[in-house]
Amino acid sequence: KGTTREQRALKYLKEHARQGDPDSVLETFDEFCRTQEWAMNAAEEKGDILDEIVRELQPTTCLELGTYCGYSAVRIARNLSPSARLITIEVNPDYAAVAREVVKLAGLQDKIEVINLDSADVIRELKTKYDVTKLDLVFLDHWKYLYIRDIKLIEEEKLLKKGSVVFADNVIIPGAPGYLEYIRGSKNYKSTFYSVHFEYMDDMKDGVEKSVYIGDE
Ligand SMILES: O=c1[nH]cnc2c(O)cc(-c3ccc(F)cc3)c(Cl)c12
Ligand SMILES: [Mg+2]
Repeated sequence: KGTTREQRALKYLKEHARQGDPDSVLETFDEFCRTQEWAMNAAEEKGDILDEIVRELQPTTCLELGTYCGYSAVRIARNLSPSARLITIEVNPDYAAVAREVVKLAGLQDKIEVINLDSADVIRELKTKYDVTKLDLVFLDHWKYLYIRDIKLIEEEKLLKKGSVVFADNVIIPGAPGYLEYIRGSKNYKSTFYSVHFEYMDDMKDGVEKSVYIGDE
């Protein structure tokens, strides 16, 4: 076919979504994944929980690890206050390129910064190079073996404050070995598990974990 699934999804969005309308972009992406080709977006059920977290927390500075095509970046940013922003990190250059187009299509390029680098390298430079003081919301949605590495790095960099929320996708499928016991065993977090359907699969169960930072600043 010459094109990738992600490029076909972008083409569909450009042809069917309303430019500058994040809701339309998300609805159209969900429609594409249900009618044309499955893709690993956070999707409706996980997205609803993410919406709830953002609306309640009203975060100023958000970090997403694992942009993919930008579905959850758009989902987060559409609910952010005018001065709030989202930094989203995607190590795969093809995914990052598609995500930048999806963000533009949604009209959210002023709120979302897509960085095509390794998450650990960016986390180490958030304070010095990306002008970040503290992170109000972290969304872990990249690769299961990196959740624990990166949350420890975020703690080391003292990027969390009391009330910061760490939200993790896929804690059941594909699972995040080590992460759940780490975060649930830590006195610095209060964690809640949500049993949800795996994206676009009404007969498969996944899980997401919401952890509120209560530790030392
Ligand atoms: O790698 C992932 N990063 C972030 N989110 C992901 C997700 O939501 C789902 C999956 C996945 C699981 C099972 C399967 F059969 C195909 C894909 C992956 Cl592999 C990721
Ligand atoms: Mg995921």
